[in-house]
Amino acid sequence: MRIDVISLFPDFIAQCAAFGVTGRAVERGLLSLHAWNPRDHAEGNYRRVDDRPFGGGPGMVMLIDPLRASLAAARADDPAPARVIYLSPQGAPLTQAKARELAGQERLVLLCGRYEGIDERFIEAEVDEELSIGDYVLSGGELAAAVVVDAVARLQDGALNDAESAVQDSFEDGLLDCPHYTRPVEHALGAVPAVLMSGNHAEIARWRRQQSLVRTLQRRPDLLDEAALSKADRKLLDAWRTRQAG
Ligand SMILES: Cc1cccc(C(=O)NCC2(NC(=O)c3cccc4nocc34)CCCC2)c1
Repeated sequence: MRIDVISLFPDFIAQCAAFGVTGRAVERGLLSLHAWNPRDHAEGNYRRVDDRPFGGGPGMVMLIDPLRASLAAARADDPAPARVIYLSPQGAPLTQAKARELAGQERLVLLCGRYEGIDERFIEAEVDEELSIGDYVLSGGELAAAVVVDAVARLQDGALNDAESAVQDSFEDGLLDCPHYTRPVEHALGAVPAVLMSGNHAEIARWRRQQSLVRTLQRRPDLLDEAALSKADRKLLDAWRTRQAG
């Protein structure tokens, strides 16, 4: 998979992708990352990449032409078709389902805004979809691009070892993760739940699933509505509710 990132801070993304699972995916050739800086494609001796907004108001808007030239350079570098994604607060929420969809693409171009955003005409002409990582104010789209890179990198075949894929699997059915414990068994902060020390793997699996279900019910009931629960799952939730009511 190839990802081109168009950003005024290309090192930012390169650094984010240089560590851990993402860095290893690049090393293994599962993912290639290319950064394009609109400033390198800006005309004139001031190499402007932004300008004042028509209609007045504060802030600046990213100019069309440096963005257009950056996208053209990316396409000239590799003719493979690409999905052009603008990371934007106006975008559709990034979900695991969307990450899985993107991970299956041959190539993505991730466009990062700065200032107040980019000229709407570029979005209408060149952007296939807008994606948001959440409803809060950021200084730029680069952190959002780094989130997309991480989420799709770990979904590439061969990117994860068994331990790492455990985390991936835990969310695959759309539930929150169960609590985790490690040494020591006894600690000033408390003991490890006895079931985890029992060696009864069926019971441990039940307990972990029940914990995921209950935590999802308590903290993110919206996820629970979306999750495909089995009959066994509903029994685990009912058993917990009964114990709570008792
Ligand atoms: C709720 C809200 C309303 C209005 C503006 C902003 C805001 O933060 N505007 C600033 C910019 N924000 C983002 O790029 C950005 C922000 C958040 C999530 C994102 N997911 O992808 C890109 C994202 C847009 C141009 C430069 C940075 C946020």
